[in-house]
Amino acid sequence: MKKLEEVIVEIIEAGRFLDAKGWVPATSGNLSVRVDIDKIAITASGRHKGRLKPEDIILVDLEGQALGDKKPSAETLLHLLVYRTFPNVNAVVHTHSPNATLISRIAKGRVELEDYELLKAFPEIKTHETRLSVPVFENDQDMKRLSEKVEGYIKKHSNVYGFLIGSHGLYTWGESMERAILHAEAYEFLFECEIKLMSMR
Ligand SMILES: CSCCC(=O)C(=O)COP(=O)(O)O
Ligand SMILES: [Zn+2]
Repeated sequence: MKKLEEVIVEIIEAGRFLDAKGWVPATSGNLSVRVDIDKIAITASGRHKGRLKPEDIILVDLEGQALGDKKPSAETLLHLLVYRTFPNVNAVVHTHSPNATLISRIAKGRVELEDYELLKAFPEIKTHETRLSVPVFENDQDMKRLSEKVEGYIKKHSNVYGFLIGSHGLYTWGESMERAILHAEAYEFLFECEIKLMSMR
């Protein structure tokens, strides 16, 4: 596992990258990294993700209790379900990009990504002859209820590398922050292609 100081730099740099792409407007989005077996470093609630400072990254346990008096992301439970489900995942990112938000409003329950070469950006996908489902969950301000719904889904399905929340945004993850960001980029490209395809039909 990495040192906390390294993790803090990684999260700050990832926040800047997502902001530069326009994927975390206003104070939206959140990022986290697994620090050790029972601790996650996550962005504090309400911070601008392109202008994070070291004190904006806080530690929580696997139940979401902050180890300190700062308030972790309001969506911490959505990160924790991913770490609980996938022991090899070490970073989670949540974006509010226009493409993710828009496709989550158009899609009926899920987005089906099929036949794209770029699907090979995701682990274990070796050919474009693949169909990758991205589930879309109805937005909910009750994070416990929403996280239980998402956890139920991803425990029952294989090849889940991300999910959408309706009119809200994308969650994706990876074995490192680099991989999580790469998955966010891949979903962005694929969502944009799908939105453009739909508008041509
Ligand atoms: C202004 S965006 C509304 C909250 C949200 O959806 C989000 O991603 C940011 O919440 P956080 O508590 O992590 O700042
Ligand atoms: Zn959000």
